[in-house]
Order: sequence, then structure tokens, then C-alpha cells
Amino acid sequence: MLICRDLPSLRTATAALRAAGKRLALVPTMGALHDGHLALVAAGRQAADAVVTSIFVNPLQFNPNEDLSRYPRDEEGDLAKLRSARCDLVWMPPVEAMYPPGSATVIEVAGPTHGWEGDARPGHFRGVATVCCKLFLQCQADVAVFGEKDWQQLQVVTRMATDLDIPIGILPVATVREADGLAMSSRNRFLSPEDRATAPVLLRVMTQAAAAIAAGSDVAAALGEGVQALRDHGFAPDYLALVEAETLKSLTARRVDGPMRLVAAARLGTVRLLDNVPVD
Ligand SMILES: Nc1ncnc2c1ncn2[C@@H]1O[C@H](COP(=O)(O)OP(=O)(O)OP(=O)(O)O)[C@@H](O)[C@H]1O
Ligand SMILES: CC(C)(CO)[C@@H](O)C(=O)[O-]
Ligand code: BAL
Repeated sequence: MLICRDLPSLRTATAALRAAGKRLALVPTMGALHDGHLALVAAGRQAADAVVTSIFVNPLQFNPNEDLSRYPRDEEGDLAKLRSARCDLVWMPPVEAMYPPGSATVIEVAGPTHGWEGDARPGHFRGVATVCCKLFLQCQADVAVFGEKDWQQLQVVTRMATDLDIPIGILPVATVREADGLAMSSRNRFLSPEDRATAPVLLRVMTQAAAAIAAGSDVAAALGEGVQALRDHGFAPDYLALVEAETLKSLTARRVDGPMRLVAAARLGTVRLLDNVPVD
């Protein structure tokens, strides 16, 4: 497994893979890898001949009041996991290689960035879109693999690649969960034992609300009951919403002309949990 820490060596390595006729899959991550990330690597292996995983904790997508400095890092562990998953190349640039002094260009996506995580984390999607655009251009992969766990991010990146005519396919991978239903996330390690025991309630509440809406219940009532149930279990919900799956536009009634998604963010102690489920 090759490890590249500067752009010239990444370009040389990816050019050699392409010259050998290999199709490349890119898996963008921020490290602290778990089985959710490894499912993306496995999907990349299925979709292409060689997998490039990037590990870069992107300062541009964190707000000043967020957890950049305590974001979990585990380079040794990550590299061991990627070797076992038969990743071919790891791209782990230092911040100065990604944003050299004088960098002055950002990518601003409208549409699916509006609302939800876009409201809760101002500037977050500008940082995500900018780094993903750079990663796509740096690696020139054929496909990029993203988890459905970050549903809004998946829609934002898909929109950006389409709008900028970047020749890359976006491959979504279903959310990987713990046995009790909690979506795997690097930040779960910060849950206290008590909060870890409560955390799966988020999926249970969302699944119930999605089933009620699918069965024809009033949307506002189903969402209201869900929010109350979360509060009763000690969550501080940021939002629980029914949205159009691709645009993230809020829905007050079931739609009949396309897919819907239930999206939620809720805090438990210091940890903000994200999840989403289909409504059908
Ligand atoms: N449980 C999961 N199932 C599927 N994909 C996942 C899962 N968790 C993360 N991913 C995907 O892995 C990629 C990198 O995510 P990231 O490195 O932020 O991991 P994370 O565990 O989501 O961390 P965070 O705690 O920041 O949310 C994203 O495409 C994300 O959607
Ligand atoms: C896509 C990503 C790697 C961009 O920094 C990040 O937002 C993430 O880990 O989901
Ligand atoms: N998983 C999305 C990256 C972030 O929380 O910043």
C-alpha cells in the first residue's frame, strides 16, 4: 500500500495506475476509521480496479466553536485497517499541501446545502465542497464513494460534481450500524457509557416516525411525537424532518413524485448524532 503525503507523488502514483489501465475509486475520509469507512473501501474495490483512500481532517469544514482540535486521529491504526482492506494508495496531505499560503478559492453550493446541517454548521458545506472538489481533481478517480450516513453531504457532493462537470461517478453506500442500530461514527467514542446505551433510541424513533408517515399519518404529528420521544430519552434534538431525498427541501406532506428521507440530528451529552432513513 503506497502512502503519498505530497501532491507530486500522488499525481505520479495515480498516473501510473491509470497508465496500467486501472479504474480508480476514491474514498474521502477524515480518518479514525471504523467499519463504516471500510465498507466504502470494499464498495470502491467492487466498482474499480484500485482504491485510493484520503485521510485529511479538513479545517475548512469546522466552525471556530467546533471540535477540530479534539477530532480523533489514529494514523497507525488507520493504515493497518486500510492494509487489511486491501486499499492500494493512501493520500494523507498535511494542511499546507491542501491549502498552500495564498489559497483563495472556495466552492459554494446552493440548493441542497440549505437547511439542516447547513444551518447548524454555517460554512460547513463550503468546506466540504471545496475539499471534495480538490480531492476529485487531485486524484482524478473514476468514482468517489460516500456514505449515506451523511445524507445531506452526499447530495451536496453529487450536486457539486454535476454542476462543475467533474467526470466522476458518485457511489453511495448504505449506513453501517452497530448491532443495536446506532450508525457508526468516529465521534461515538465520546459518548459516555450511559449515553451510548441511549443512542440507539434515535434510530428507533426515526424508524417509527418513517413508518407512521408511510402509513399515512399526519406528517407534523408524527415528527412532533418523534421529537418529544427523543426529549423524553434525554436527547436535545436539533431537527427531525421529512425532506425530498435529493434536494433536502422540507416536506409538510408525503410526496408522490419522488423519494423522501427522514433526516435527524440530536445531541446526547457533548456528542451530536446524525442519522437518516428512507420513507417508503
Ligand atoms: N456508519 C457509516 N456507514 C457508512 N458510511 C459512513 C459511516 N460513517 C461514516 N461514513 C462515511 O465515511 C466517509 C467519511 O466520513 P468521516 O470520516 O466523517 O467519518 P464519520 O465516522 O462520519 O466521522 P464523524 O464523527 O465526523 O461523523 C463519509 O462519506 C461518511 O458518510
Ligand atoms: C467527505 C469528507 C472526507 C470531506 O472532508 C468529510 O466531510 C467526511 O469525512 O465526511
Ligand atoms: N462526517 C461529516 C464530517 C464532519 O462532521 O465534519
